[in-house]
Amino acid sequence: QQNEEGLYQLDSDQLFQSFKPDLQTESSDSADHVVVANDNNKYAPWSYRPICTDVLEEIDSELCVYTSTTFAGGRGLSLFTTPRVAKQMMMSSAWSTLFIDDSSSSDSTNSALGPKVEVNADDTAKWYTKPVPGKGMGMFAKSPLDRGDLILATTPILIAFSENILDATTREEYLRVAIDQLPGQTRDTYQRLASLSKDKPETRIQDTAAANTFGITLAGHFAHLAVFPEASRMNHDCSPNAQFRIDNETLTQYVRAVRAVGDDNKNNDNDNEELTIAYTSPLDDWKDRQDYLSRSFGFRCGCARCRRGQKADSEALSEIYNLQSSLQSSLTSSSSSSSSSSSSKTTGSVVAEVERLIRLYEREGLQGYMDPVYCLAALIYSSIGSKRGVGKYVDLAVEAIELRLGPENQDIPIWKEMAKQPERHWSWKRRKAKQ
Ligand SMILES: C[S@@+](CC[C@H](N)C(=O)[O-])C[C@H]1O[C@@H](n2cnc3c(N)ncnc32)[C@H](O)[C@@H]1O
Repeated sequence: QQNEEGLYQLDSDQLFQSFKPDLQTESSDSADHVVVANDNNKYAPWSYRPICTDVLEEIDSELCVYTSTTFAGGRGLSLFTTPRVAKQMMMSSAWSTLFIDDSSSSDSTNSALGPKVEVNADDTAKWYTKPVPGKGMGMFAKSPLDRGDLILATTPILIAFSENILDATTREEYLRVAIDQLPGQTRDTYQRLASLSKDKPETRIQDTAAANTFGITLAGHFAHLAVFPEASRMNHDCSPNAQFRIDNETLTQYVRAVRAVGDDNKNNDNDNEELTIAYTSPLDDWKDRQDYLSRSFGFRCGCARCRRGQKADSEALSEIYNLQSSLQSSLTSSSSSSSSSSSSKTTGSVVAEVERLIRLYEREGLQGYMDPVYCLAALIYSSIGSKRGVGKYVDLAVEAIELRLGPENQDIPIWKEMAKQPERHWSWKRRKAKQ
């Protein structure tokens, strides 16, 4: 999870981990420049000569602008990063598929989320944007959606090293080159995005990045900002009906519905509900959410959870946290230690607690964050020796992990194995003594 100002918080630390790069320090050695000579373009795969800052002491490297106008079928991509990171990105086999074959991605193969999807497809048949009172533009679905339905699968158009080293004027100069070098339509798309400050043309490009950026980690540990312009039109809600994740291999961002999205009966204009994502963890405390959103994105959240006020929101979250910790300790405390209050709970009461926890998540609109709860439920049912309960909740957990973290998540086979042979799991019948 990143906690950078102005970033959607997201967990993609594993980005490009397959390189196992040694990047403790950055070298400004010109051999690191991504300049591959060929007859047609001596900077290939980049479309222009990289333009670089001086070496920045803090990162022991320069930062350079790299643009490919052919990336992802001509959508284009500009990077503002170190030569080392650019080189590693260029050498990635997964990365190169987006230069060569942009038509599909590995998402969803053999997963509950359906067949392969087309990246950067013209998805305007599925959604549209329109002004939302008090929020600028927002995104709406053209027809009702079910949980797991794909809304967007897109590549970024700008990736920039997350730094606080350059002064705003210098940063703006480089980012302006990065945007100017993009293909015309992509550049126009960027320029139409919302900006954090409306009347400051001198910092417009970076203020636009700040309002629309998703945080990603490149080359193992370098925080970068990425702009995915379609998802940028989605406003925040603390009970979001959609969720994004970024595929570490292909840099593709997927946005899917996390619950049924239907007709919004509040309006008489035949619109479906507005599609929303969370810019910060919806499980954070009310005040932390409000502070983060106003500091980083310049708005006060007026979603249903926030509107009911700090006290009611904290009470709901406290009940969630208390149930979670009570259930967790009922798993870890030995069933034979009768002095432990949690182990003295009856089987019926732990089942009631876990079912209550699931209902609370649903009531709070946290359907995108169910995976840890379903995993806990699988363990609780295992602890009372219920094969049926384990099977039901492992299935739900796997689907929820795929939705939030992706079908390649390494925990999935472990949970599937547990469902196959629950008797061999450490949690099996841990509580059986207490009926
Ligand atoms: C990524 S953009 C979202 C789309 C934006 N509304 C637009 O017009 O393009 C982020 C900006 O949208 C606005 N915004 C997003 N969610 C909001 C919300 N729940 N309430 C009010 N404004 C919101 C804020 O101005 C924020 O800086």
